[in-house]
Amino acid sequence: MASTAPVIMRIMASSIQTAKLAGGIIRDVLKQGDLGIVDKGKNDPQTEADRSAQRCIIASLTKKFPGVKIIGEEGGSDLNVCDDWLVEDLDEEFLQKSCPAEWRDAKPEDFVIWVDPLDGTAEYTQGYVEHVTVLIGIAVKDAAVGGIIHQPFYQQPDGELGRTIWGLKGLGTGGFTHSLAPPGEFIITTTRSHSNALHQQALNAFPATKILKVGGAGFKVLQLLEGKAHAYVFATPGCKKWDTCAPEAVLEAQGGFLTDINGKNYSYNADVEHVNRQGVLASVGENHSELVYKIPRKVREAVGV
Ligand SMILES: Nc1ncnc2c1ncn2[C@@H]1O[C@H](COP(=O)(O)O)[C@@H](O)[C@H]1OP(=O)(O)O
Ligand SMILES: [Mg+2]
Ligand SMILES: [Mg+2]
Ligand SMILES: [Mg+2]
Repeated sequence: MASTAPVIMRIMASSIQTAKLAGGIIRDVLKQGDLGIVDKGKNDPQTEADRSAQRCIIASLTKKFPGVKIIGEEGGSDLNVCDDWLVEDLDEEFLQKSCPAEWRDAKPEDFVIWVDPLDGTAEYTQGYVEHVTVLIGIAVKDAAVGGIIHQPFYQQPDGELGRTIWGLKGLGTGGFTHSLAPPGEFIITTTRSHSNALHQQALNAFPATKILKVGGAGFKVLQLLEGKAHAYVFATPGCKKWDTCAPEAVLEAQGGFLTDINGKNYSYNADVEHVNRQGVLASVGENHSELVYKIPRKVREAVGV
């Protein structure tokens, strides 16, 4: 099965296992205590967990899929890793599923894998570990098609740490229970560490009954999927393609939308600009275009249409 399944199914099944191992590395770095924080820019920390998790993910996926382009947040990594960090196995349960017809013939050169080894780094360094996710996004040509969102610090009912959510357009999602957000309310989830005046202007334009401020693009999209919020608003540049590729694919596989603040999906081919200049707007589905028109024109003009 493993060797005959379509490439996209093998990439997804391998990414599920790889994200779990990366999650273990992230927990280990925290346990050992020295985070090795480096500032990449304003409000843009990197830790030993970001660096090590990226090495594990990119080394494992490069070895398994040598013809596939992989782009990671932390730049060029040393792929010479110990055997313990090389993930060989595929998630067998996922591999049993049938591949949607539209992706069956996609070839290695059609893919770009966008890796955010640790989303929510600021929150990780501040102890908000439940906001942290590992994101592996799978694009085919321009589109975000598949995604893995792994939560290293999610506590399972049996006490075990870690949960892995996946989504593939045309197939569906797994690893969590989908819920609808409460009707009659309008709950927005948004940044807690990258706000500015422009973003605040957009937030003020929504009739929100509650605003949740949490870290990470992955965690905010999980809040939409689990019915904790109706919309995710981030009306300024700051997020990059590795922040949104996996969340977009998972959310859209569940019937939602993740676009820029003009309602347009980003492109995820290997040549795109990494920054998502036009911000992020995500919702569970029914009224996405109405949300787009709530954002003031001057905010839209400031980020560029
Ligand atoms: N100004 C910024 N500089 C660097 N990364 C940003 C910025 N804004 C957002 N991000 C990335 O997008 C994620 C979601 O943003 P926020 O938590 O503010 O809503 C952040 O966790 C961070 O990813 P990462 O933690 O992987 O560096
Ligand atoms: Mg970062
Ligand atoms: Mg990120
Ligand atoms: Mg990151």
